Amino acid sequence: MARNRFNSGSKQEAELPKAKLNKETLNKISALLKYLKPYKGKFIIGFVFLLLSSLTGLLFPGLIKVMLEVAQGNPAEYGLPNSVKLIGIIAFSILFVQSFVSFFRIKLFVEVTEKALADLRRDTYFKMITLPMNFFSNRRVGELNSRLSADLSQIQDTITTSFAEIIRQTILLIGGISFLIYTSVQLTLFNLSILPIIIGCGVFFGKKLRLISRSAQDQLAESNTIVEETLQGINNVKAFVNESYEAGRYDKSLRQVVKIALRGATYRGSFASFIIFCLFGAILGVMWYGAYLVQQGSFDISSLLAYMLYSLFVGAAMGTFPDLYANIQKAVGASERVLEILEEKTEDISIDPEKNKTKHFIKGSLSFKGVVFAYPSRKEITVLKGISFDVEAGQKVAFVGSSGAGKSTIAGLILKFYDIQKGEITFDGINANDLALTDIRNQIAIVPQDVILFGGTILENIAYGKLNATKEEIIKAAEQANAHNFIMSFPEGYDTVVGERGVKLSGGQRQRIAIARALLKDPAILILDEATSSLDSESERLVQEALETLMKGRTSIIIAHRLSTIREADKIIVLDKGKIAEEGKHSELIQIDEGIYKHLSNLQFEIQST
Ligand SMILES: Nc1ncnc2c1ncn2[C@@H]1O[C@H](COP(=O)(O)OP(=O)(O)OP(=O)(O)O)[C@@H](O)[C@H]1O
Repeated sequence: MARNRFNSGSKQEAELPKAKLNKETLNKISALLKYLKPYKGKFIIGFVFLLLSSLTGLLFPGLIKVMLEVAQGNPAEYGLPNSVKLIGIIAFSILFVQSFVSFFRIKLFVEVTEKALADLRRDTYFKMITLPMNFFSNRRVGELNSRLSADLSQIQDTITTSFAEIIRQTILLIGGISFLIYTSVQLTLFNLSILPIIIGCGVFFGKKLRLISRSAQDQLAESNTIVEETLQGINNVKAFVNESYEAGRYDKSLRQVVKIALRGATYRGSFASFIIFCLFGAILGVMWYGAYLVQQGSFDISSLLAYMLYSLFVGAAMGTFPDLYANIQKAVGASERVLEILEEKTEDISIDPEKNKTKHFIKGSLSFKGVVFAYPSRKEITVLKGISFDVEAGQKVAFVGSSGAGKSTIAGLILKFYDIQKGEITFDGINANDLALTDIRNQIAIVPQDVILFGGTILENIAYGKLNATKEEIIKAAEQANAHNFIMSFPEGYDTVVGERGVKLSGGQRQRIAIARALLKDPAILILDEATSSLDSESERLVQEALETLMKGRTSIIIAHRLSTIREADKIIVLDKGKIAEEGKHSELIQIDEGIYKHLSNLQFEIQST
């Protein structure tokens, strides 16, 4: 009953759904057995130890029985010596062997599962990050994360603990019942007649308790969400002076938790008193009936004691089965979800970096020919409706248009994040589908709108653009990106830790790190997704300067939000609702009466001059 903790908040356990156990599901998950294969030898030894420790456990009641018989002056059975002292020594020796074997069994099982699970985790993770973008748009990050943590932990727990327990308890159950029958058929029949009542009540209470425990955990999870939301948006809470409102919201939710937990307590209390009554009642009943049989002369005291010990084994084994079964069901469910990921089709990226090296170098010319595209997650909405444009190698081409026009979508398609439905995208005249995915992505760098830095040092973050870069190369890239000075202003320089647990960099600083990263990658094609939030003028100048250095000599695709930065572009493409509305140089587009570009340009000019 230890699992029914009402306020434990162990949401993870409660959330894992159970799967039906049948031949089909078991067959399916047997695919995961290959992860145990490399450790087969150790697993088998562990398994033999497990059998040994369970079987030796069954010997004790029998040994105790013979020991008592010898003590009473009767001859020893089963070839044991006629000496209490010697039988005691044998019992202790067996106990020693059992403890010794149990130690190694646990050690071996943990080693095998830890290693197998690490392999499985590694494969699942690699599989996950090489899945196409579409997979991620349909799922939440939290959900994917829980596959790696909760689901795989459940599988691990089950293999190390539940699997071993099932084997152990089954041996104890079958062995125990056989010994019970062997010791006294009459008593066993008596015992079995009261068993169904206890089991029936146990199942009823167990179900009720589980339901209540689940709803208490759900409620607790809900109140935890309030805490999470409040802490995440703490500046909003403070700015609106809504502290007391939030505290009230949390308090209300907590009251609900307590209410449900109290309801559970009633069931728990009645269950406990029922179990105490039944358990001791059963022991008392057996003793009573056993004593009666002893009195009649058809049974002796030592056999009654052995009988009691075996029935405790059987009772304990029966009690553990529902939990073990539920655990196995959860593990099967978890395995199915993990397998789902392992069976997904991934992008053509290898885990071996050598195989990902560029095989075909491109100069940087790029064309879209009648490209039609809808996101796989929203097939009904065509985002790009027949887009055609050409970019020559080394040109600077800017895309402008209102929000949602499809600018970022074009950037994503250049990187081949998605497959297009119609038309063709070519690099140096070669269809993108005829180039290796790594050839395309290796030769394109993107400086995104919102630069996310990984937890690690600044040095590592810049090196993300070229993992084998030397420190000199990194510093040179940072200098060209106007980042060196601000990096050196930190006491730890390039070793300053950034990201969630480190120093927070300003938007402009993060962009310059991203520019340094891109410089290090030295791509043929560059995609700049201009930041929407404007930087202060000094920062803007530094970023702009760095961008100019970066763009020199490469094809640059600029997703522009501020038109002032793209006046010099070789071509400006104006997108409107997934189509190209205007195309030309700034000086040409500004001439078009009632043109979108002219309108946008005027708007921005007005905003700037107010
Ligand atoms: N992953 C996605 N799944 C489904 N639809 C998407 C996805 N990303 C974008 N869209 C939709 O595609 C359309 C074009 O979006 P896109 O991001 O390309 O526009 P944008 O011109 O870059 O806008 P902004 O200037 O605001 O960044 C929008 O209607 C958007 O809702």
